[in-house]
Amino acid sequence: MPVPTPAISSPTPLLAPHRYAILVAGGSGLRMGADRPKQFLLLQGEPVLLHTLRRFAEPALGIAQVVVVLPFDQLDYWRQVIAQYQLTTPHTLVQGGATRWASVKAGLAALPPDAASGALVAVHDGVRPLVPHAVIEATYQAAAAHGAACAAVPPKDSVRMLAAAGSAPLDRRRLRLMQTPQTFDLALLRRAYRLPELPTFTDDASVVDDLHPVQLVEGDYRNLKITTPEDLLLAEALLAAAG
Ligand SMILES: Nc1ccn([C@@H]2O[C@H](COP(=O)(O)OP(=O)(O)OP(=O)(O)O)[C@@H](O)[C@H]2O)c(=O)n1
Ligand SMILES: C[C@](O)(CO)[C@H](O)COP(=O)(O)O
Repeated sequence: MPVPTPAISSPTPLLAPHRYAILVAGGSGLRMGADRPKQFLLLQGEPVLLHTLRRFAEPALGIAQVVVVLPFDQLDYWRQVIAQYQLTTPHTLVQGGATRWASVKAGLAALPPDAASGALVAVHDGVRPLVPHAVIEATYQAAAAHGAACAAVPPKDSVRMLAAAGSAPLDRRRLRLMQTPQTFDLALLRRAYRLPELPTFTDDASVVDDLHPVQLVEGDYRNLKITTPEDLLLAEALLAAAG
């Protein structure tokens, strides 16, 4: 359910009307084991989620509305962050759910029900703060052409599948590691998220798979998901190197 946020909740009318984004940041960051959800940990002195939001606020992307999904008990904290960092980027604040799937569904409900035919929505993890502009743009363009387009990268390590007795190698040339943004025709994603949730839904592509083929777009190894403590160190180093 959208949460009233007077200063920041209105979409920017000047931007192109057919691109939307949902930044999911409704998780609690158990694997990080920090004193607060990892989307609020600091990178170069600013919360991870703020970095991510800035990437989507880039005017050249022409995104009409950005929805940020947060845990209910972090909404007030985010409002404090907005004040502290004098954030003026317009976004709609939404309360998340118990799973990523539920949080994306809540984000979708905050987008205009009467969005134009052909409207696109990018779903992005709030904890992937280093996503390059080119990757975001590429998923929007590929989704406009194919209906569904997700960023992915080839594995760098060898991969094995666990079996009853031991394990067996997989051909990594045929594997891809899924990143976000995962970008879709808005009507298609809405249809997919009306289906019941399954335990196999680890990302948005897996939710859409039964309805529509998903195009893979070249992701970027810098677009890491901050999950465990070493990811934060790596993100700091990458940001420092980028100047
Ligand atoms: N109920 C949830 C769970 C996850 N997410 C978001 O989905 C993204 C990917 O999830 P993950 O890395 O697993 O985040 P957490 O669930 O916070 O981490 P953990 O699994 O370690 O608890 C994150 O941006 C996270 O905030 C969400 O919006 N709502
Ligand atoms: C959506 C995702 O980031 C694609 O790699 C990933 O599936 C999220 O998984 P998590 O277990 O919720 O971190």
